[in-house]
Amino acid sequence: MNGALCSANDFLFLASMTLLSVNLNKIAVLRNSRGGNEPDMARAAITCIESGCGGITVHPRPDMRHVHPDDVRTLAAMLRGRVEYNIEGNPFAAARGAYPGLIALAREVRPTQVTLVPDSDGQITSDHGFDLAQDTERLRPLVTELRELGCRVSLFVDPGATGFEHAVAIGVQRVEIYTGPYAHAFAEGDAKEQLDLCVDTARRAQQAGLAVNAGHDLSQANLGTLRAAIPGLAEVSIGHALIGEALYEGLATTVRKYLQILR
Ligand SMILES: CC(=O)[C@@H](O)[C@H](O)COP(=O)(O)O
Ligand SMILES: NCC(=O)COP(=O)(O)O
Repeated sequence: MNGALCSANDFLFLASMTLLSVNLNKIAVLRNSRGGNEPDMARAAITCIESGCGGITVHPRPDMRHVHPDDVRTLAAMLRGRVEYNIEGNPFAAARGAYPGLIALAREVRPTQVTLVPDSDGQITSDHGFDLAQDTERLRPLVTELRELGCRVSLFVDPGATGFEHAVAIGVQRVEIYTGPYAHAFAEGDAKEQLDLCVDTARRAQQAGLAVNAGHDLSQANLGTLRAAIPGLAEVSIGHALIGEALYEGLATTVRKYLQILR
């Protein structure tokens, strides 16, 4: 250990399964709509962990409409040594008010994994990944620093992305495939093309030496098909659908249902 919450090696025993990281952004959205502390992010995180999830994800943004920097810090202290902590966001977004910027937060809390996402300010949600050929040089110093902090570094990429060798060359260890288009096609009843694209992207990333995560709009309906199609899928981060489904069946039951799909 070099001060990070947990090193990648701490989780090697999980290498053969797909880790579920629950994204708590939507808990924060509900809380922020009234102020105060309900629903409580920490209680939600504990419920997810006690239900067996392998990680917690947050995606702070400069406008702080989702998790706040203090949530990021509180969760870090809670999760240390228990489950993976994945912080997502745009490393180039400027600090604003109480938001110190993604890299500054990573310096403070040293999460297990930082997933870099090229969101623009004010974007409702993430909808595209990095252009690896074009973006990697400016990412290089950030990746170097995050690795020195002991964080695993993952890049959010589009299905169909190319140039994984550029990511490997700057020290990136994983990519997260943006599954929004797959989820949309699945809901329309014709996911084959988008699924094949995700599978092909995962295979090429793995051949280049990267581990593969996936996320965005995954749900109990569409997760099993994706998981079965991508051998060695390392991790899925799921928030919007999972928190929505939890309204009907409760958070603990819902997390367990996702874990059954990933078994
Ligand atoms: C990178 C990614 O796909 C997720 O972080 C997604 O942006 C969910 O975050 P929100 O719940 O804040 O939309
Ligand atoms: N990286 C994807 C994520 O954390 C959750 O995305 P969503 O399930 O809220 O769409």
